[in-house]
Amino acid sequence: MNPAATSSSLPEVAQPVLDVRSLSASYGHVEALRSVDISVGRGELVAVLGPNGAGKSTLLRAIMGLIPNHGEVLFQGNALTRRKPGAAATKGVVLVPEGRGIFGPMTVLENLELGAYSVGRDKKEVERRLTSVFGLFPRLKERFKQTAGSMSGGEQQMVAVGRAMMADPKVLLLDEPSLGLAPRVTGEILDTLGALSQSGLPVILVEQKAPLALQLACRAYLLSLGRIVATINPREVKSHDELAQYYFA
Ligand SMILES: Nc1ncnc2c1ncn2[C@@H]1O[C@H](COP(=O)(O)OP(=O)(O)OP(=O)(O)O)[C@@H](O)[C@H]1O
Repeated sequence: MNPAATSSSLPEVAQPVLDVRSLSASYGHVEALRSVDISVGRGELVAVLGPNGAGKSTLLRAIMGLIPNHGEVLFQGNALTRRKPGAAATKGVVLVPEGRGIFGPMTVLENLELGAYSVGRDKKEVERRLTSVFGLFPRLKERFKQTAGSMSGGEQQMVAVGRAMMADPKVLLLDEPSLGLAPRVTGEILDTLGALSQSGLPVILVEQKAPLALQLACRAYLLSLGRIVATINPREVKSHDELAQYYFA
């Protein structure tokens, strides 16, 4: 880690809801994540930035316990036991994966309902959550009978975020939600994420489009070769060139 690369005046960090400590993960001999520390608190949106292959997706997968890992992930101060798949999800840590992971042949409504599987047969609660998701993304209400696979890329991303919100997340993780999307729809989705974090939901946003993420984030972590090489106060980044120095440090 380059100590000079940490912003001098980072805003006060909120009490962490999710606190990741010394998290490491490997694929065979490839050390993809090396002792990473990040945290997110109530009402915070933090960005994880970095070039291709930096380890951003690996970080999210390791937090979710989807790949073998070492280190600690604390949820509201308590270690998630043994970091097994499902441990984070059970606590309400929900991942919107890269590529969205929606079910194309199923309708928008069916995809959304899948997100609320833990609610069981409580139809009223499912309805309440649906109303809330339709409030976030009115387009999904208009198209609820349409198969998800026939929606545009941006609409499919709305389905993916909407399905995550149906789980009533306590922490939301997103892996490159803007991938392949036009700027207008990207803006719409990122604005929604900003509003969700302002309403209290802690959000960790992995994003290649650094300038967009920095507009929303209260803090940005820069990953390179599996390590955090800088923790940045987005208000202090004056130009994209300035950010590039971290990418190539
Ligand atoms: N299943 C895998 N098997 C072996 N190596 C992998 C696997 N997945 C990722 N890697 C390697 O781990 C490193 C980190 O990959 P990761 O996908 O986490 O990066 P990333 O920052 O998300 O990249 P991108 O922005 O391109 O999605 C890379 O060197 C990658 O080649």
